[in-house]
Amino acid sequence: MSHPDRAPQPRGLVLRDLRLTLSGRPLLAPIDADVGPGEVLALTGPSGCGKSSLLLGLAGVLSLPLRLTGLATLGGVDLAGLPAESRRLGLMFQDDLLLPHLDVAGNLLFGMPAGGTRRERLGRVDAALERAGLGGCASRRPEQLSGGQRQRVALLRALLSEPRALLLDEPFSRLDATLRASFRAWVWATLAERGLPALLVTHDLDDLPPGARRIDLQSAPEEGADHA
Ligand SMILES: Nc1ncnc2c1ncn2[C@@H]1O[C@H](COP(=O)(O)OP(=O)(O)OP(=O)(O)O)[C@@H](O)[C@H]1O
Repeated sequence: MSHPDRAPQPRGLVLRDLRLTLSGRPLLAPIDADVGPGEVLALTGPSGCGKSSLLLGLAGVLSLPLRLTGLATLGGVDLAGLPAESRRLGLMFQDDLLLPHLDVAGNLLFGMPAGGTRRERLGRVDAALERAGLGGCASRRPEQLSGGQRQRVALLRALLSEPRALLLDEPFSRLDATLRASFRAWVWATLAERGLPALLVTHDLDDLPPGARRIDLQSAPEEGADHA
């Protein structure tokens, strides 16, 4: 039954008063942001300020003494109310976390939701590998890949998992200049086409898609600094 007078749920990622603490001490100034479908919000800031921890907190896998508080909703649903495995976030961290005992195709199939025949699923894996310049790598083990190849496999795994948003931590850092430009253009086009919001941690402003907004994360002010 439809409710025409009910306000539509926001489809993107909404962050309100997010605060990151280390042993109770604030690391970052509070964060408020809206990331609409297909939009990329870049997060920049000095090394150690808390960029990766912020993404881990949103993914639900941050551990003490770090802690993330505040409100984060995706499609109107409070992420804090969902266990990590139900958040449907495509994650890609600096450590690619590929499973060493599975070949590349196995790593990609592992993250894909059930459905379709194995042949159809393998067809999607092959098409994605081809598009990422990794045709012919399907049966290689992660240890037989270069750093840049592993990075692309990890990003493909995130995309093939049919996420509702992507959290990307330095996703292009190991790619050479030529490959980097073409691969990231494909990634941004794919996100726009699928209407997926994304948070991108990067040190390189060239990684941002055209028109992307950026938050330069600021360290939290020292306690009592505003009373000086
Ligand atoms: N398990 C932990 N225990 C204690 N402190 C930690 C732990 N993990 C990270 N930290 C600290 O938390 C802070 C934030 O780390 P984080 O990795 O999120 O920073 P970052 O901005 O992503 O850094 P970089 O740009 O260098 O990757 C750092 O000061 C780091 O030393």
